Amino acid sequence: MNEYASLYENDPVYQMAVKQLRESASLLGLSDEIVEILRHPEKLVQVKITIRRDNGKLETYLGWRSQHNSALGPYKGGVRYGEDVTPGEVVALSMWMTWKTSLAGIPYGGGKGGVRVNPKALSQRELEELSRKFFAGIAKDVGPEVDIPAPDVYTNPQTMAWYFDEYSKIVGYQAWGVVTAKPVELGGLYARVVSTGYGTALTAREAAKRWIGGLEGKTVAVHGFGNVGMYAAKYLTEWGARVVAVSDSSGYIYDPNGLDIEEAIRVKETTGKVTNYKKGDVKVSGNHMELLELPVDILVPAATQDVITKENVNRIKAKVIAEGANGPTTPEAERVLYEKGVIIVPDILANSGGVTMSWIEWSHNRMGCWLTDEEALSRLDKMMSLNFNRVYDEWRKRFPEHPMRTAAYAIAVDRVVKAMKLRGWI
Ligand SMILES: NC(=O)C1=CN([C@@H]2O[C@H](COP(=O)(O)OP(=O)(O)OC[C@H]3O[C@@H](n4cnc5c(N)ncnc54)[C@H](OP(=O)(O)O)[C@@H]3O)[C@@H](O)[C@H]2O)C=CC1
Ligand SMILES: O=C(O)CCC(=O)C(=O)O
Repeated sequence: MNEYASLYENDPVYQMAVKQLRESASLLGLSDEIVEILRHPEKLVQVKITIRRDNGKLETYLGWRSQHNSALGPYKGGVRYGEDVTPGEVVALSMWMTWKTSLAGIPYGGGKGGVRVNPKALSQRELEELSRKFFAGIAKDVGPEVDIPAPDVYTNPQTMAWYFDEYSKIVGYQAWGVVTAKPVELGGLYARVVSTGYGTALTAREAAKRWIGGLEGKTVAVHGFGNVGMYAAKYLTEWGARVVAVSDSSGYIYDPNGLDIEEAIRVKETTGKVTNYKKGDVKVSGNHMELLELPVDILVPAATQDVITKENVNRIKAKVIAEGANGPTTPEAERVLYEKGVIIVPDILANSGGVTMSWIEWSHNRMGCWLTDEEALSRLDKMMSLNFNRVYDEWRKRFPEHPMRTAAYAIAVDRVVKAMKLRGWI
């Protein structure tokens, strides 16, 4: 195990995931032996991807698919592209997927993929070649009943269309269920596009009701303005909050009177940078990290992991944090925020709208289409509202001395361990 684990176990993001697991295991009374099993993925696949660049040169990239746990069903989770992606990060994200699908009560295990590449440096043709070759590389290890990838950072429905097509060619049939968040024309649901941000907004709304007297008129800052951040900002605005700041990798925009979110989306989609927004009394800064420290009621980290840390935690002013991103808050920072009375809706709950809608899409594909987008979103709304209440009540009843994440982990880890026992794995 040691030699294999050396690929990921020194990675700080992986170590953070293990720390969260250990903390919940000790409260649940799980033995070290079980933690040792749970902290490793069942399988980690590494693939070499060589593509021909538009300039005629060959270039090679590395990609990974981590299959963390399948006790509750086929592995499920996105694939991210990024120049800093590491196997440790991918394994950590796959472990978080195991807890997320378990908590959501959907019949999946946890998986995640990543390719170490700067997608912004590739042309569309190069991206297609990279995506098809990555998927061909992992094709033997995925499948509609085995492992079902989806988008994550810097991948999208077009990437899923390439994956779906490549896999269908390899297996010789139309494998609709091999990926989710496909374009609508290829069996996807529009509701999947908005679902993660919708779910994050929903949990922020529910937390605001219990913690700060509701959403109406409350100020919000959203870190990251991609798939998750954009729709979280849109729904929070529709539901009565005032989104005053949003960011992307180019920096952030801030208007204490409130941003025009439709205009911010238009600017991001047409120019690629939200910092090109010009309306009202807007302040523009090139440092997106400063957004986290603005005087707002609600903060939605929706970019990447490890952004709320012991370095900046004492400058965070929000009273409600809904984690749209995976792993944005380190355990040390979370403890400080808890002591200050901040409620953090943990990632495995706050951003579970995406994978829950993926399950709806996957079932929809297998049954030959049965839901409208409205029905799908209303189903998601019911599932997430119930889940939020269950975690919140469990937290207040059993773990008031700990952050809310503890209650989410208690439910999620317990269900996985029970399934492993029932299957006779442990
Ligand atoms: N998509 C989904 O369904 C789900 C996503 N998540 C999580 O949500 C987060 C965002 O994912 P998603 O919206 O899909 O990704 P996108 O690629 O759509 O958007 C990411 C956003 O974050 C910004 N960003 C990326 N990297 C950094 C960085 N290192 N520092 C600051 N900003 C950065 C991007 O800026 P720019 O646009 O300028 O590049 C962009 O605005 C991730 O943590 C992901 O794992 C969780 C559940 C489901
Ligand atoms: O919809 C999916 O399967 C992917 C979701 C995902 O990657 C995540 O929740 O982090």
